[in-house]
Amino acid sequence: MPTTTFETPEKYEYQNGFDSYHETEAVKGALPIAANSPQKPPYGLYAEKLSGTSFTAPRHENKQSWLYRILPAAAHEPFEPRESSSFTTNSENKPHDKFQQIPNQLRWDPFDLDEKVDWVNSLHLVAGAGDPTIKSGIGVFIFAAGRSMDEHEAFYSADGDFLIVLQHGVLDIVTEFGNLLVRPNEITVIPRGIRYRISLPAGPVRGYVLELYQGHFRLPELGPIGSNCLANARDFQVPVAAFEEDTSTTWHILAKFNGRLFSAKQDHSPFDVVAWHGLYYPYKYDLGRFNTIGSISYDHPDPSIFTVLTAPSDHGGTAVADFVIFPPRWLVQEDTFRPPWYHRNTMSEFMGLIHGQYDAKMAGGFQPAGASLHNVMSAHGPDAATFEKASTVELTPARVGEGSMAFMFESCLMVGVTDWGLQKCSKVQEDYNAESWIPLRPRFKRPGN
Ligand SMILES: O=C(O)Cc1cc(O)ccc1O
Ligand SMILES: [Fe+2]
Repeated sequence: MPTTTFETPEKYEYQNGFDSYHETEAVKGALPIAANSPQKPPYGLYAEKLSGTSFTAPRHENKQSWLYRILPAAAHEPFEPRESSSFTTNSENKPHDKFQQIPNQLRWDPFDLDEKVDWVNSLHLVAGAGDPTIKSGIGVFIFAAGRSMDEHEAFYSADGDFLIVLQHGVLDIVTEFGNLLVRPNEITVIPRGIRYRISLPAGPVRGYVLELYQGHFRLPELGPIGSNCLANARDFQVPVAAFEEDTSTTWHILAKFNGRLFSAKQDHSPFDVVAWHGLYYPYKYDLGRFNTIGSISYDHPDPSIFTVLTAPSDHGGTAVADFVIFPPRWLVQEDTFRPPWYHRNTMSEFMGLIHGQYDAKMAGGFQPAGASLHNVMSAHGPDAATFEKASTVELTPARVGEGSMAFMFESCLMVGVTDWGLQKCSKVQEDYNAESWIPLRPRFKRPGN
């Protein structure tokens, strides 16, 4: 059974489909017929193109949208630097904020809520690899905000696509493409460049962001699984066009540009897109709709069967980032150690917990709103208590992860941790190894002894 319980309140309307060509108009007749940039677009709107790939990208990767708006995005004053101590999204701007790559397993206690800041200032770079200036790599952020963005502010990132994993609260997101309401157990992707404003209708919010500096997320290949299962394309929801007519208020457009914050003024709302069509747009997905598959015979399969979205590298089958989830499911394998095996992975694994308890660890250590990082070749697996239980338990069909949702950002890149992630957040657990694996005892018995 899908575990989704969400209804869509009236203010929000979506069209369905992943990677579908969508077209939507908030005023009938606002989309030009056939032509993209007629001499006079309907109703005196300006035509504007937003490209998410190079124009010449192969057809199967090409992502562009046409926006029909009251004023073009270009109608603004110059951007000025506007950094503040609460905007910590750059690993390079301060010497002590450089990434540190370390082989230790890391685990963080739940990150604190922060009532004082809005979405933009809530973003803390905790780990990452690569560099947005060469469109290569990823950034992993923790966010915790308690205030809506100012009424006349909009934000975009020129650095990459934001995959937002909400852990607590509700995000009301007004975008150029329409409105999105996101609740815990839902994710949303806001691609590079798209402007949005986040308000918080239900108090403080907290969660995780994976920023993808290169390419875009796709659904994983299904191979022998066939044509359905995992995240089904029709369950991705895309806003329909919605706009406001405001050409008399001062707005601030905030840009994240190479991890730094800039601000520009304009005297009209950026949310003035009356109609749009194309393949480049924000979307959301309810993780409760994921169709989870697994072994019905023996052995623990690779977690790639739980991939919701993948961002491929140039090398087939190797992801710059996979977004993987561990939903409630049945385990039925016979003669099998059912939790994850002990392993060292050439990929790095950053994990978070939205709610509940992750079945590879005993309660307490890995908590909702906390995180862990098992970097390239850092050995890990079930803690000693989980091992003891799973290697002696009677193997009847068992439901795991009830009411729970853990996730992983798995990357082919070695990720570094920022000074905020290692020190300033004060959440690193000093006793992770001591609690988890050091208590493991040899069980080896020579035959005959
Ligand atoms: O380490 C983890 O907890 C994540 C994970 C889960 C799994 O089922 C198999 C491999 C793996 O890395
Ligand atoms: Fe792992």
